Amino acid sequence: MNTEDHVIDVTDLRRVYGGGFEAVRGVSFTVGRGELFALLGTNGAGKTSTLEVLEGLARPASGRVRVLGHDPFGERDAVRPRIGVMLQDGGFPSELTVRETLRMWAGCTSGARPIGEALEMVGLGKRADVRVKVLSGGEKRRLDLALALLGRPEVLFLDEPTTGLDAEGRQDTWSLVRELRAEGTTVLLTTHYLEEAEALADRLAILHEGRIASEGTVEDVVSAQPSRITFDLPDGWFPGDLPPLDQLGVTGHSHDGRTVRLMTQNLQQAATSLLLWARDAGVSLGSLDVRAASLEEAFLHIAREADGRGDSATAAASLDPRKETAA
Ligand SMILES: Nc1ncnc2c1ncn2[C@@H]1O[C@H](COP(=O)(O)OP(=O)(O)OP(=O)(O)O)[C@@H](O)[C@H]1O
Repeated sequence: MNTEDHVIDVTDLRRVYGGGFEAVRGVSFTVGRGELFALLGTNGAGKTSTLEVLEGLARPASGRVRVLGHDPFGERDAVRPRIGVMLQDGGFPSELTVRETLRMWAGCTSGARPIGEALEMVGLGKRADVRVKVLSGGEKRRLDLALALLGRPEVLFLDEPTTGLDAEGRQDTWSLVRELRAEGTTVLLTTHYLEEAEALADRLAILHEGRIASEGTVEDVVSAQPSRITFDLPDGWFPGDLPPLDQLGVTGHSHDGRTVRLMTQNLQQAATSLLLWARDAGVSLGSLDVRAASLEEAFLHIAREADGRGDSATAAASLDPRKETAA
């Protein structure tokens, strides 16, 4: 992709709060025009801190940030009219109605959509004359989204857009975000819902303690994780009776008694080799579970590694014959 196509360009971003706490510690990524990029991460990983810099709400401690080719903080006037921002908490005057809130916002927005159109887009058409203070949590998120969409933004920043929405509301928001992206809107969203990133993101980054721990398409991030096969050996059989692990295409293993856990980058080969061996040896594998790596596993792996609770599977080697304790 050409660098001019990078609608968002972040290089070695650092953000430090008063007291010296470094919440963002050298983050770099780019987002192309019309792309949807998701920032994932554990609580406190630095997602909102990063987003706020891109939205022009905070100045980076160091690093370079460009949105639509401009510094969002230093050149706010050039960037702000072209972006839409949905914060985690919009904080609107609660006495105004939904329509009045949008009208107030439209007054500060050039080229705003008709208010009715924005309300219909987010499914609040029937709630236009209700005061903001009586909206449900999910309806408030929809109002936040309507406000972010009002100015027909080229770039949309969505901070946890579906938190508090019911299943239907979440699906509605996903459909809307997909439509906007199909029309060419660039979207950067943060989310705690891994299925949201899987459903929507062209690319994603998993942040942990202010750093990007993994980045790429869902496939890229997942394929860095091994798949897993677990099973119980029958009485009289021990992990050491299995064929050599490299013959099975296995890259790591652990076992607890007769429960064996194999890790592999080639699930088809490993599963086929294991099942052929079991058939030929007349062994019945109990509770057999063959599981491809998932985004959830990649996410948990990153969080656990960083907490020093990494996977205990050891590198491929032969399993110690007759040994019944965990490897
Ligand atoms: N104003 C602030 N002053 C000091 N520290 C802050 C401030 N805002 C955030 N932090 C800290 O910075 C770190 C990153 O916070 P941030 O809100 O960016 O994380 P996040 O990934 O968005 O988390 P969450 O998923 O919980 O929303 C946290 O440790 C948080 O406590």
